[in-house]
Amino acid sequence: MDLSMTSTDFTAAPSMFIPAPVTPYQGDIARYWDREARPVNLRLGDVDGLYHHHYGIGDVDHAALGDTAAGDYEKRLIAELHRLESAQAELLLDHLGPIGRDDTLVDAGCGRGGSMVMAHQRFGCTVEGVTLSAKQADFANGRARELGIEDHVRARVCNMLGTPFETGQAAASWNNESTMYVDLHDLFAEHSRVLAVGGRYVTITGCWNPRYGQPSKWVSQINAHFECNIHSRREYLRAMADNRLVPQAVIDLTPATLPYWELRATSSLVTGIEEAFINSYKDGSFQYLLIAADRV
Ligand SMILES: C[S@@+](CC[C@H](N)C(=O)[O-])C[C@H]1O[C@@H](n2cnc3c(N)ncnc32)[C@H](O)[C@@H]1O
Ligand SMILES: CC(C)=CCC/C(C)=C/COP(=O)(O)OP(=O)(O)O
Ligand SMILES: [Mg+2]
Repeated sequence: MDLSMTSTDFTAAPSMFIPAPVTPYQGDIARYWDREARPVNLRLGDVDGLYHHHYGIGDVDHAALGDTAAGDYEKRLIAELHRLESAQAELLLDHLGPIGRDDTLVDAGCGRGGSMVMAHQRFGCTVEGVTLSAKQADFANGRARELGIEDHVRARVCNMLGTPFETGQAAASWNNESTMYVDLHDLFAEHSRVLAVGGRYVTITGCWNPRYGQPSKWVSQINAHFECNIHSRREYLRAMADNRLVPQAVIDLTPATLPYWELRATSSLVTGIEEAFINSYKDGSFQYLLIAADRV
């Protein structure tokens, strides 16, 4: 199957030419993220201008949260959830290896671009992001302009399975909670193509645990909630091995993400999916994983 965009797919749009999604499913996902405006994402992003669509890790700082009865408790809770989400992105960046200012990084499924900004601020490098959503790409590019880093940080509307990047162009690439929307063999074939030999690939993702047997009802609930298709841990390792990506670190972040979910479940920003994450992490059917792999 040809996974790349063709010139006939392009239609005029306000700020760029937007390729139409390749499959009807991708059209659904593009619409989903074009319409998304949940306070749990926007109000957290408003804390410091880094807008994330991923979850948090680390212990809750109860001293920073203060008294639940205090007038500013809600504001502190939002800042704390946001701190944990940014800590997750920092951990991902920690695993990219040594990155220089002249390097290019690729963020596959970049959302509103929070991780891209953090990567540029840390390494001074160029960061290229792709998302199916024109709204998200416009948002990310708008933030880059506001920060004066638009010459280094750019989001475009593009299928991560068929990107316009040159073969071997990227020193490192990642998926932050965006692998559950695509076939893993197709995805890792594209990362493998775009990465330089010796480059690093990192993902943080939720996966179902083969030790549980099959996807649990909680995993099915998460799939239905986000219109995604969570893969098993085994599928990740097999698809990487088939595409010249050799894992250097596999870290189970499940214990580290539970405090985030338990705190989020007490907030006014709940979306209804908190119980499914907490129960599936606790019954062992679902895992929050970081995998860092070398392109060999
Ligand atoms: C849960 S969000 C994660 C966003 C971002 N990585 C972050 O950490 O904030 C999932 C993202 O994957 C993107 N996505 C899903 N399927 C895609 C595809 N085939 N090509 C490009 N992006 C895709 C969505 O558009 C969305 O931006
Ligand atoms: C770990 C798994 C299975 C993730 C699924 C992908 C996803 C929707 C991530 C968070 O996005 P978000 O930040 O927009 O979601 P929410 O609104 O729940 O915070
Ligand atoms: Mg969120």
